[in-house]
Amino acid sequence: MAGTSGRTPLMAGNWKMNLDHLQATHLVQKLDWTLRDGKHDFGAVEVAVLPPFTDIRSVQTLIDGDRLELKHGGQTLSEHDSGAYTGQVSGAFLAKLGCTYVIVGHSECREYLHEGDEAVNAKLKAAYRHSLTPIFCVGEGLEVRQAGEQVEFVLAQVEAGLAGLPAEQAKSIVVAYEPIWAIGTGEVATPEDAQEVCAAIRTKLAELYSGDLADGVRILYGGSVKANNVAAIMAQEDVDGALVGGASLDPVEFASICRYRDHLATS
Ligand SMILES: O=C(CO)COP(=O)(O)O
Repeated sequence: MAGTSGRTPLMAGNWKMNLDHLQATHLVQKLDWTLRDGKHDFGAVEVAVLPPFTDIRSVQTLIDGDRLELKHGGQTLSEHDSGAYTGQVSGAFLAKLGCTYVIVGHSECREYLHEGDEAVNAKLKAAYRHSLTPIFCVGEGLEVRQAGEQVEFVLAQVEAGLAGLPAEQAKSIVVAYEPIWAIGTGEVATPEDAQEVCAAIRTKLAELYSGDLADGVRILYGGSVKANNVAAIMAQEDVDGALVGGASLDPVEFASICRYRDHLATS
């Protein structure tokens, strides 16, 4: 069971390109209020929001001003630190905005922005240069899954992404397994599907670094996670949280996902 492993579960809401900065403030307020109302233990299950860049300053101001226990972060970053890279955002700027996390290698960036494994690797290194914790996304498409090659495909992404990353950095990484066929489709992977790949990722980390390091790394599942399916996914040994898209835009639903232990207690 996640939670008996010593790894603190993380529920991270990837808002994607949704909500302007005013809507962001409302959502964060309502999310915080809902969690507090349920007496959420933020030390036991960490909660993070990952808004669009234009919202981050407002979210930071609210979190800092009201001393909320929510964490926040960005959805991507540049592999460069500064300079003539029109349209890109430096990890240094995210760090200045109090970001804890940054997503790296989301399948939507891999697909629409043509980010390959090399760029993902460079972005992971950039995140560490600015003391940001990457949420490193990997996952196979439908054809790979239908061919039964999901484990080898994902492990190749893991290995390429982590190339040259020292253990002192890799030990704090968060890996998110997001099968592309389950993103935004309502087609959630079965708990066993999630466990199979998450366990293989942990074994790969042990091989690349050490068993101790692999035991400490949090591995999230993402893809159509909702309040009504999260508990079964979180019951898997190697799943330490969720990267939530659509359902994180509804503060009551997302709060319920963060409080998945309540579902266990009542089911
Ligand atoms: O891509 C995702 C999170 O990064 C998953 O999105 P959905 O939860 O909307 O399927």
